[in-house]
Amino acid sequence: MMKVVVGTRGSKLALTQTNWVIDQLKERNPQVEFEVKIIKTKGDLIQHLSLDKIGDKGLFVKEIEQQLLDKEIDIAVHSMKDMPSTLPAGLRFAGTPEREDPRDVLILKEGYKNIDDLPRGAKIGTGSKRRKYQLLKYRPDLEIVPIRGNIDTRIQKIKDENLDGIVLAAAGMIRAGMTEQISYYFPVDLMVPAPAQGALAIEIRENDLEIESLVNSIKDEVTQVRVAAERGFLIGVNGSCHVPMGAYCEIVGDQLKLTGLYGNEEGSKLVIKTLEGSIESPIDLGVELAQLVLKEYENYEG
Ligand SMILES: NCc1[nH]cc(CCC(=O)O)c1CC(=O)O
Repeated sequence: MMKVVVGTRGSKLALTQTNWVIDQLKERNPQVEFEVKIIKTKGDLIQHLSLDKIGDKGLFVKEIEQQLLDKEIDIAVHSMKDMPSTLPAGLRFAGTPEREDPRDVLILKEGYKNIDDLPRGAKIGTGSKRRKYQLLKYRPDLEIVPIRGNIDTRIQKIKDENLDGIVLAAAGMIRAGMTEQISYYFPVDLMVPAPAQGALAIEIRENDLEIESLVNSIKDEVTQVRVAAERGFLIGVNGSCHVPMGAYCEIVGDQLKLTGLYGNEEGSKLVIKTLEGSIESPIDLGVELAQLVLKEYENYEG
């Protein structure tokens, strides 16, 4: 019998996501046995530093990828939105399973219901420039307070730092069984999500055909295409996590409709553009939209 070792970070969200993937795989491959291996990453050890100081997204995945290369694990499960645009030599993504809700949400202090009933100057916690500058575009009066940490830590900060609310991804809350704590779902045109938000990344060894076909048994074609377009935009703008950046793709009829957001660190420039294109070439559409957005960014006059 085949035995597959699945590597993951140890956070509650990472474990929930990994167990979800294993359940999906088991359903279609009942003969396969799975084992979970928890791996501590540099990113986990320096949670107290702000993301701006850490910079590199790769800090959360490097140790896990090394274990894949060393054959200590066979599959790594990550949030796709945390993955850098290129993978180390020898590794690749297998098929992407069905995406969870891609939207951003507000978790609000007792008594508030949505973005519009927050009082003037309300304090909202987020460490993401994408979230910060889109919030301020809609509600310039809000005070944005930088926070980070895992989901539970951030929710605790509403009380500890006397915030009126925080912004999180719907997907993490839903997967962690905390849906009822969500106060408000941002429409995607008010808050363009991060590229691939709500989607999982299943990373494998490039030449591991057996594992590839196992994982592809849970691949979702629609998610695959949408995520490819959104990550095409990420590759095209070549942005760091110091600048606001987002991308969201929908399928409309037989076309892709991709929206991209890109701005500067200070938030004084924020470009949002939408482009439609063929479902056959999602990455090209992402790269093409990135070129258009960057051109507008260069000529930006506020
Ligand atoms: N950056 C941390 C992170 N990475 C993935 C998720 C949630 C799941 C997802 O977005 O797919 C979160 C938390 C958040 O942004 O609220």
